[in-house]
Amino acid sequence: MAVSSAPGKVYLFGEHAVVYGEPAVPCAIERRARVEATQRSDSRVRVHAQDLYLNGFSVEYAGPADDRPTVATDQSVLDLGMRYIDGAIDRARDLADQPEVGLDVTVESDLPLGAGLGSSAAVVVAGIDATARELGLELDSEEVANHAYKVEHEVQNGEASRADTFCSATGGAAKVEGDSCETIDAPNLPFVVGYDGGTGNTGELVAGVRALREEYDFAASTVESIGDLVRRGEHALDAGDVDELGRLMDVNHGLLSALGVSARSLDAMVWAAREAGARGAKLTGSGGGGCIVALDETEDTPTALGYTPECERAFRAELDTEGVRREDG
Ligand SMILES: Nc1ncnc2c1ncn2[C@@H]1O[C@H](COP(=O)(O)OP(=O)(O)OP(=O)(O)O)[C@@H](O)[C@H]1O
Ligand SMILES: C[C@@](O)(CCO)CC(=O)[O-]
Ligand SMILES: [Mg+2]
Repeated sequence: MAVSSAPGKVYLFGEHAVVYGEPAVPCAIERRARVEATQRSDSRVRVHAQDLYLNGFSVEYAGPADDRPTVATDQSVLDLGMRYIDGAIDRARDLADQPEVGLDVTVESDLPLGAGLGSSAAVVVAGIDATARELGLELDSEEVANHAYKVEHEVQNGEASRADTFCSATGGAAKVEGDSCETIDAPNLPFVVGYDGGTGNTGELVAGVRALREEYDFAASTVESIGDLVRRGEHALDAGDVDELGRLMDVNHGLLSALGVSARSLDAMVWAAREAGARGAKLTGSGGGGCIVALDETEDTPTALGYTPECERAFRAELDTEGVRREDG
């Protein structure tokens, strides 16, 4: 049996624009997904993912005395839930040159699904590492990052950057620009996360930005402006200027809104944080619903978010300097 874990992330700056080669700064946070992989004696693969739920299914009874109903669901619902962990298992089996080997795989996670905290990347990174190790293959974190990126890229129909997977595999704060990924120094920033209880679909949101960018020059310039803002943000990070980081986060949220990826609930949480005195606040990840991230060292923002009807949960998120981690023996 092999068990690996990998962290989720928040974006200080740069999501969406990073897909078009602009720089971004994702930061790993101390919330993880864990994957356990155990080789089987037959060639079946069994995945147990207790955080996944079925959005609609039908049950058929053969007759009144029948206590064993057949449960069916739309295959696309199942595919949607399973595709990242499936992709990770397949890739690790191929890398270990055992494409037909059977496995029992269990996934569990502290990260809300589809909410901008990089749950997909954390599951894929931990899934590749655990499965590969179970099959006798040790990969370093950069190799895991690279293979995990390929899985996300494939699942998201070619619409993915290296940011989430690199950050999850290596930990800490990262600067990602096209194929170039590096870990950068960052102070321990006072991240506060607000979660609306909802989700956004990364693939669809990225496709929406692509369509807008192709149709309107202003959208293409907005993507470039996000890149300019991130370059300013890197200087503020170097200087440890938290006020400037906050101001730039506010602008970044506005630019993401212009690209159509915010939501009423995300805007409400962003404004609640700002009015509580946060240095800055923005949506994080692909948007559409899910999480915002704010900077506040006081308890004012978590408290204000706690009273905001659109916010289901608010919590602090510490920077996690560790990436993918072995959890067995
Ligand atoms: N605990 C889990 N078990 C199995 N699969 C998971 C789990 N958590 C996430 N996933 C997979 O990741 C998908 C969500 O990925 P998606 O990229 O849409 O959101 P995210 O990664 O949470 O947010 P973002 O990419 O915006 O940061 C789920 O539909 C599921 O396929
Ligand atoms: C929206 C996006 O930039 C971040 C999702 O967490 C997509 C990606 O980089 O793959
Ligand atoms: Mg994702």
